Order: sequence, then structure tokens, then C-alpha cells
Amino acid sequence: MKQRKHIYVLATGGTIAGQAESGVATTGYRAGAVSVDALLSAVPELSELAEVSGEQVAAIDSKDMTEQIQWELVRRCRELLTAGGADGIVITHGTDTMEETAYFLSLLVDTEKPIVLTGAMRPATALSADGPLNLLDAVRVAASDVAGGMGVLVVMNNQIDGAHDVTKTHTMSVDTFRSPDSGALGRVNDGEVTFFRRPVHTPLPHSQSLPGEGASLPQVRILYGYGGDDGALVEAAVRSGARGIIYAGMGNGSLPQPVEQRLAAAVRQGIVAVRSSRGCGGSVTQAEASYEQAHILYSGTLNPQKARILLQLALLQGRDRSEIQELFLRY
Ligand SMILES: NC(=O)C[C@H](N)C(=O)O
Repeated sequence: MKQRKHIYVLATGGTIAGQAESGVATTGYRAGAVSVDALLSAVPELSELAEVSGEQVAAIDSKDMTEQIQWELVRRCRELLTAGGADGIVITHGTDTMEETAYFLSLLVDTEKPIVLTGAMRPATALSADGPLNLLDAVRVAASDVAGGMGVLVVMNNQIDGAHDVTKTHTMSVDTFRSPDSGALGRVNDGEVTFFRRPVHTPLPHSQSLPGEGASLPQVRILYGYGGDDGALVEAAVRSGARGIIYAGMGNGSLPQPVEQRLAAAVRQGIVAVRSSRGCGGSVTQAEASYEQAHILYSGTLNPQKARILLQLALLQGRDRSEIQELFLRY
């Protein structure tokens, strides 16, 4: 007989655990108000899929996600998936920063077992709440024999996306998560888990014991680009103690001239500056020779919020500028 799998659900809050005044309210709710036990007991069908245990790691709106909670998730995933007897992990999480936590975990937890993040766009109390089915699908994927070695996943709205690729694209729609360049990794169709391909991205080297891990991450600021930007915020970022700046430039990470000059000056002071893009999709490449001359790096396939995470971890590891550029091309 096939052994029943043991899936742990680590809850962090979000709209999936949101409580509103009425069934028609889809905003103005308290994110994280519903406990993990209540979330699990609202979906009795979970017990048909696996042995499911719940743990409350946090109860926040994910706009307030902290690196402390993210480190705790890393620690708990490693522990449960090695010695703790978990066959897979589901993390319930607000959608606003789900892609960031998913990417952080994907760089730091080296496992063949599934780690699946899920959430909801409508609170638990809403008519047609999407959380229960998302949770069921997430547990289905985490318990599935075909999800091993697929890296950290996001399962929402019957779709499976990879942590590196996925981004939240819509403020309200339940169909908000997309992988703009690569497309979804798979789907959960009528309860059947299907993958279309394998992701290529891996955890960072030495991810199981990163020097300084658990400590505060180096300060990296994101600046949002626009036509006419005079770059004044570059200096503000430097004054605030930033060790890195991600500039969400236009198109292929284009920098208005005053921004380029100010970033070049910041680099001369030892700051690591990286061009990313405010566009939803596409890579950022070296593009201009002047960027290279100024040692301004480029984010490759990473959007600004994920580029920030990679840069923080690279700075934590004490990597130099050329090693950091290599990381942007691989992770
Ligand atoms: N749909 C959601 O989960 C949004 C919510 N603000 C959160 O990220 O916690």
C-alpha cells in the first residue's frame, strides 16, 4: 500500500486568512485574522490527500513581511524537510509579497521535496472565496509524486508557477500570478497535477549554511524610474546607509542621464548599483557601454523586488561586484 504523505502547512497570514465584516466585502478586511487550524478545518477534503499538520508562524498582511519571518520560514522548512518527517510544505502567505518570500526560500532551501506557497485574493469570509480551493490545490501539489525537484512553487487559481519566474500582476483579480517570460510550470486541472517542464534555477551555492544567515540583511533600496528623474533619491539612498541600489529603470533598464551620473558616483563610493526594469517581463542586459564603464550591474531576468533579495544575499556572502553580476545571470 502507498504510504500516506505528511504535509506541513506553515501559516503566515494574508488574505487567505482574512476576515471581513460581510460576505460581499473583498477589501477592508483584517488579513491574518483566521488561524491555521480554522483554515485547515474549513477544507475537510485535505485529509483525503495527506496527513496535514498546521503551524502558525505569523499572522500578518504580507505587505508587512519581515526578513525575520522569512529566515524563520527558511529554518523551519529545512528542519521539517530533513529531520522533521515532512514530505512537503505548504506556506500560506499574503499575495502582495508572496513572490519575494518564494524567491528567498528558493535560494536558501536546498531540497528535492516540494515547498508550495499559496494564498488568496478574496478574504476567507467572502462569497466565492478563492482560498479553500487554492489551499486544497497547494496540498495536492505538495503531496504529489511529480512535484519533487521542481524548486519552490506558487500555486494559485489552478496554476503552478516557479519562484524565480512568478510575479503578481493584478491588484484584484484571482488570476493575478503570471510568469511573464516563461509561462506557468504546470496546472492543477480538476484535481490532477500536471507539469509542463522543469525549472532551471537552483538554490545558491552553500545555501544550507550561508555565512551570517539569520542576521540582518544588508540594506538595499529600490528606486522607481520615470522620465525626468533627476536622481536626487540616489543620494538619499546612499545617505540612508544603503549598500546596494536597485534602479527600476525604463524598458531595458534605461537610466535617465542624471540618474546614471549619480549612480556612477555612488558606485565610486562602494555602493553596488543594479539596473532592473519597471516593465513586467523581459530581461535587462548590459545595453550601454557607459553602464559597464561605470560598473553599474544589470539584473538579467529578475524584477526589482527579486533583484533586491539576490543582492542582499550576495552582499551578506561578501561577494565582489563581478561575482554579483555572475549571480544575476544564473539565479
Ligand atoms: N491578497 C492578499 O493576500 C493581499 C494582502 N494585502 C496580503 O498580501 O497579505
